[in-house]
Amino acid sequence: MSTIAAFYGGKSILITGATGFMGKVLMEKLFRTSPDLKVIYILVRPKAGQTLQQRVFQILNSKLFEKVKEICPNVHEKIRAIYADLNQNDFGISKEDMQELLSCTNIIFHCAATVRFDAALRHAVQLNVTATQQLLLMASQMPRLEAFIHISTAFSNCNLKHIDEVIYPCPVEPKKIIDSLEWLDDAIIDEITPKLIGDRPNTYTYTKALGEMVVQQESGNMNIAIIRPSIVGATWQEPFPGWVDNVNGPSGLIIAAGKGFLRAIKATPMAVADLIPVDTVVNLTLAVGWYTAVHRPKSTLVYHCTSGNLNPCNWGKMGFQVLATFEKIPLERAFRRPYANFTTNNFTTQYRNAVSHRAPAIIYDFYLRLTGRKPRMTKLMNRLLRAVSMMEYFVNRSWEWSTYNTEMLMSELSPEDQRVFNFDVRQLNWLEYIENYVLGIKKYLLKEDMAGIPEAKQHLKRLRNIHYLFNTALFLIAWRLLIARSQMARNVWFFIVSFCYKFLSYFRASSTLKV
Ligand SMILES: CCCCCCCCCCCCCCCC(=O)SCCNC(=O)CCNC(=O)[C@H](O)C(C)(C)COP(=O)(O)OP(=O)(O)OC[C@H]1O[C@@H](n2cnc3c(N)ncnc32)[C@H](O)[C@@H]1OP(=O)(O)O
Ligand SMILES: NC(=O)C1=CN([C@@H]2O[C@H](COP(=O)(O)OP(=O)(O)OC[C@H]3O[C@@H](n4cnc5c(N)ncnc54)[C@H](OP(=O)(O)O)[C@@H]3O)[C@@H](O)[C@H]2O)C=CC1
Repeated sequence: MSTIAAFYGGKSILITGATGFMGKVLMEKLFRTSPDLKVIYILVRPKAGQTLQQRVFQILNSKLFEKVKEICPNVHEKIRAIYADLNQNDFGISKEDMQELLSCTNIIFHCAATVRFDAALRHAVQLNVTATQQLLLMASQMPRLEAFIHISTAFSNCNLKHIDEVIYPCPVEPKKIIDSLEWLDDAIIDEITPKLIGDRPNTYTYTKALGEMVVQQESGNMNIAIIRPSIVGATWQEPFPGWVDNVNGPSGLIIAAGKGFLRAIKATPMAVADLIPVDTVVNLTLAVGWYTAVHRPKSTLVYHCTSGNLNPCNWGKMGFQVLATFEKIPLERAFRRPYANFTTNNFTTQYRNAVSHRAPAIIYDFYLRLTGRKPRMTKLMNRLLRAVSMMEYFVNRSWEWSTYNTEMLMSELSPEDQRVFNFDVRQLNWLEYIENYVLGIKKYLLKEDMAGIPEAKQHLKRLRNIHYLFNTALFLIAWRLLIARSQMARNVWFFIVSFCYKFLSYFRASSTLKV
């Protein structure tokens, strides 16, 4: 029997961000391995016209929860969705709900955050810093609390090259930032944001670093741990390979490449692609929850959940494998054939953006206009290129993350726990993982039918023919214009034509002789 699974039995667990990518996988694993847990409280807000109940219903009825429903048929009775908006004071939680949470919670997993790179500083601070502070305040009033696990990111200190499993101080105290945002107006905040974030690339990484400082400052005598995952990707093994349901990080760019929108990217092929499967992050998170509650380390431990130092894969290899998978399993209705050129040169990037991205979009929009439809490709391309530009920072650098605490924890686990809560990324076969990831994007995210693969392949063949035809026509037009203007071009043209004619005559003569 797994010690960790047994530990969560009978427990009341509070999860923030349970409707997010990582939160869903965390809930799924908890129910599957510890079906006898008491309750999972999830803090949820209504969204996109759906009530809390509808959102929970949708999650439980998704493919991800199929296995759970077999193992734990009463799973819906064990989820208690509590209305909460992390942007509000006290999260807008009702008195009764708050009372229940304070008196019953044993473990907290704090996953909620804004992960957008372009979030306004005020919004990012509210979610990633102030909400963390408020949750810690709540946690400090929970008599039965055994552990508080905070999910941060390995990039919270991406301004450093070598990152240890420690909390680094920020130049400005989180409290000072929170206070000043209360009275500064938005225009001034926008102006000072670049100065505040300094050598970090965005408000996300900056506010996640501030969030860690808050955790350290407000930890009191609680048992707290911080997990820092790198770039979280589709599931590796559990509950099945390749599950993913959002376009964050690499997933969006893989789709864009597969659909033929994204043909070139400014990326360093040899830079480490520090991807980590979401189920690996969840396994580590649950193991840390157990260790922190049972062993009660004296200080707040930080755990890096990264792959680069144990089992590195680079962007070149990843891109190659993504394209190789699209050869076998193409996406439906591609705009162009999948192709990805990685370049580190600014000029080449600009050139590629103009020729391979913007020009085809403009031509396609022209075609849409001609056929009486609304043009949309240029707008879509601009958004895509903006998203790509925000990822550039992460695909042109490599970081070294030390993993002493993570390795120490692995050695503390029994062989059974190492199997059930496997976070040993050395066992990951990248080629297999990337293939499953791409397949998962097609099946679970885009919901494309596997039966459509032959038609998708036919479509790519048609695109290839159109491509050849287009290039030939372009070449002939250019050549015709050149001939009309230059004597030299005319000479070359006549030389080629007479050479071909002579060659054909010789070929015909020699074949007649043989007969
Ligand atoms: C051969 C191939 C090799 C591949 C090679 C991969 C390299 C890939 C390296 C990643 C490296 C990250 C490393 C971070 C590690 C963390 O810790 S961060 C956690 C992850 N967070 C993120 O990834 C958030 C990034 N996303 C954002 O910040 C925002 O979505 C953006 C990019 C600023 C766009 O904002 P926006 O214009 O307001 O648009 P938004 O409403 O979010 O989406 C607009 C459209 O863009 C699409 N979109 C959103 N995100 C993306 C995306 N990442 N990509 C493409 N499209 C996207 C949406 O689907 C949407 O389409 P429509 O629904 O409108 O049709
Ligand atoms: N994805 C990645 O590559 C990485 C993620 N991380 C960290 O992992 C954690 C989880 O990330 P991930 O699952 O990918 O993120 P998602 O964006 O998928 O999920 C974010 C979650 O936070 C919730 N949330 C956001 N704002 C509010 C709010 N105002 N009130 C209540 N809930 C809110 C969202 O709820 P709703 O559904 O209502 O929007 C959602 O459940 C984050 O802390 C992130 O920083 C770290 C490294 C990499």
